[in-house]
Amino acid sequence: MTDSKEFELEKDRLAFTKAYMDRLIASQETGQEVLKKRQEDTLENLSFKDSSLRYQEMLSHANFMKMSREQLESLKHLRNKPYFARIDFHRKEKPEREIFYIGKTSLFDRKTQLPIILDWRSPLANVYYEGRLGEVSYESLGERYEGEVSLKRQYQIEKGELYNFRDIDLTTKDELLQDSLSQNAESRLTEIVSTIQEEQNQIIRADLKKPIIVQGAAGSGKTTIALHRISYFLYTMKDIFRPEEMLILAPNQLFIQYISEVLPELGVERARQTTYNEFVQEVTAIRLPVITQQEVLMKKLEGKEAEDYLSIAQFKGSKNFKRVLDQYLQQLKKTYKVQEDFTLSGFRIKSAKRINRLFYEEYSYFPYAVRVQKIKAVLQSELKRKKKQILEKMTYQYDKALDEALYGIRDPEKRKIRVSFLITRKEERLEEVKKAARTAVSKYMKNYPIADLLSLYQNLFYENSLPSLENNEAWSKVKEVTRKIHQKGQLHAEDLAGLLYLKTFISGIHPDDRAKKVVIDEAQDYSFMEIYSLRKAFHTDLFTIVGDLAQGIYHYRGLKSWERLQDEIFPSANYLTLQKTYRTTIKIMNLANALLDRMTEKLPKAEPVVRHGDLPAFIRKNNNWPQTIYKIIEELFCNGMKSFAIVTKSKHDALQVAEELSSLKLGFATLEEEQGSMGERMILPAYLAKGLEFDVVFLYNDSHPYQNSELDTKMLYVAMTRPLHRLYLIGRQPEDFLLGESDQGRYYEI
Ligand SMILES: Nc1ncnc2c1ncn2[C@@H]1O[C@H](COP(=O)(O)OP(=O)(O)OP(=O)(O)O)[C@@H](O)[C@H]1O
Repeated sequence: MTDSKEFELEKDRLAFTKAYMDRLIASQETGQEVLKKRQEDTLENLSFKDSSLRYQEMLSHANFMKMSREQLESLKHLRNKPYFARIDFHRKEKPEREIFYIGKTSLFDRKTQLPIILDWRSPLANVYYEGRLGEVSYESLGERYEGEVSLKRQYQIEKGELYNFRDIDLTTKDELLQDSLSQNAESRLTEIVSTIQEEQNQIIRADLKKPIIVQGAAGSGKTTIALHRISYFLYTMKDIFRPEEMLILAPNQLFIQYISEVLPELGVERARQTTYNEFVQEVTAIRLPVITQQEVLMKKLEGKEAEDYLSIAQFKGSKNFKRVLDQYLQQLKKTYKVQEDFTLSGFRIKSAKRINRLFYEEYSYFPYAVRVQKIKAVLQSELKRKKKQILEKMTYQYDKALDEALYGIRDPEKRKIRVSFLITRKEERLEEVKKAARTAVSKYMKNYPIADLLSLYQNLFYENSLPSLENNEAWSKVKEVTRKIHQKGQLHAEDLAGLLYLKTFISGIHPDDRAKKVVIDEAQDYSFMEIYSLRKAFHTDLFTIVGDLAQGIYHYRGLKSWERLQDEIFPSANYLTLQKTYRTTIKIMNLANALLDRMTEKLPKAEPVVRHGDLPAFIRKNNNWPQTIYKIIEELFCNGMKSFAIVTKSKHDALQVAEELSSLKLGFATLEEEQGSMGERMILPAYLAKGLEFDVVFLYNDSHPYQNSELDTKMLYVAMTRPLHRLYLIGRQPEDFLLGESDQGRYYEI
């Protein structure tokens, strides 16, 4: 029970913080007169006195610094919930304990510089997340500080009012977490700064200078944590990195929309959020229609002919393709070798040998086209310098010849002819050199190939002379199928990694597109080549890669183990795992966990945070099923459930269920790939539901039962792990959802 005296003190503290914020806001918005008046009023109405924070002094201190509009907006927003926790900390070398309130951003007394609110990302706030009361230590600016935490307190503050607080010790369950998990899903992801768990905190704060790979169970907070890590990263490295230099790669537009509001909530605006395909299309400016991996997946799921696409996707996503591209680049590089010297009117300015040395040795760190540009600049400057020398030399030679004619030829007629000839010739030759100089460099540069990325890439599939690929059947097949796609004016999704890779070596990435830190969500669905091409394009190791191998539905191209990524792309990466899951209930997770046993990866079972909920229910697909779910939805809606999704395996089933439900007017709409926004009642195939969550999920299956295959098991696992509260399975028989004897008791039939 909350002690009432303590509660009053906490209320006073909140009132004080708000009053301070109000004054800060007012000082920005109004003149000094208004400020003075407000200050007198505030002082009259408040009784809280805290000498350690020099409360009086703070309020009477009128000389506030100017804030930016953004800071002001964030301050106003913060006023609703200035902080969410407090720690009482006694640092060893200090005489007494200090109280720190922790919030989303810090607020300092502008005169004393003492913290009124401590930012959750600050080094000291780490102590709050690290779980223990008692002896602790933390690091700040390379120094380690030790001390004792005697109190950790969490607050429930809504719209600027304190409702409750709880002290946490080793035995109390994290009630704030429980509260937050029992809430219903909006159609957006939210920030979780007040309930970040210890294992999550370790990921957020893991060495920022190293890449990090996270394997996390469904619903373990991977997406959320990756975004919090960006916020922490920018806070800690604010002097070095700007948000614009962050690149966040997500699976589709819908997902981007879903996460779009978290970053501003975390104080990160303007980070670039896109899909891999979009990104490569923008960077390369190649906008041909792309046969996406989702289309190929759907073909496969619906039993249509997709084998060609699958096998070539596997090749083009693999390290083998990198080898092909490397060999091809070696060949291309040879075409940059020049044979001719660079001359001006017969005078050699720079030999071909020296020019080639620039290209192949001195500038070898630059992309080919950049090397060519640099050579151009060198030739231009050398030309300028040497042209002057050439003109001087010529002038000297003609003048000398003139002197000789004037003083050496006795016959006046002959002398006149010779002098007149030399004068004209001199003029002509000088003019000739000047004229040639104007075009010499551009003419010479024609010796270099013009790098048209798309043609170069497409030509690769006509290539017969790559040494290690002669008689390689797989490569012959890749060439044949790819040529057909290209001839139709299309690209295959797997071409994009190759294009990005070639572009990196040929022309390089434009500085505006060069990310300094990359976050990849749902990374298990990326091919080796996709991640490798990004790593090469950006020359940075600062990658945060999160995923779940159990959800790898693009198994034919995606990553099969994180070790490979670590061994071959990011040798210095930290590898961490998240095992606890926060999204769904124990009963739903029990059913989903059973699927993990069927997978080859043998991943550990996800451990749900204690929230029991109802058993998942099977609804037999008979004539009455629409009415059954109608009743369920009505009832759950009355009980406060907001978001409902019907998740199918195939697109075909999605259209079918939409049709079957249309007369009931339940408000369900099907969702398309490109769609950037979602409603509260959606019908969507499982691959699109990836990463998303809903209060209530109905898995619907009719024409394509889930088979006991790697792909189907993973697809079903993705689908089953989407609900927060309730799961229903609608189908002809439980076996269509891979439910067997051993699953008895994990679900019931309605
Ligand atoms: N510490 C936490 N406190 C409160 N809620 C949390 C916490 N961690 C995660 N959650 C919630 O759990 C849900 C799942 O999080 P998130 O979507 O980030 O998980 P994920 O690992 O990316 O899931 P998936 O792989 O299934 O897409 C979200 O609603 C998120 O807000």
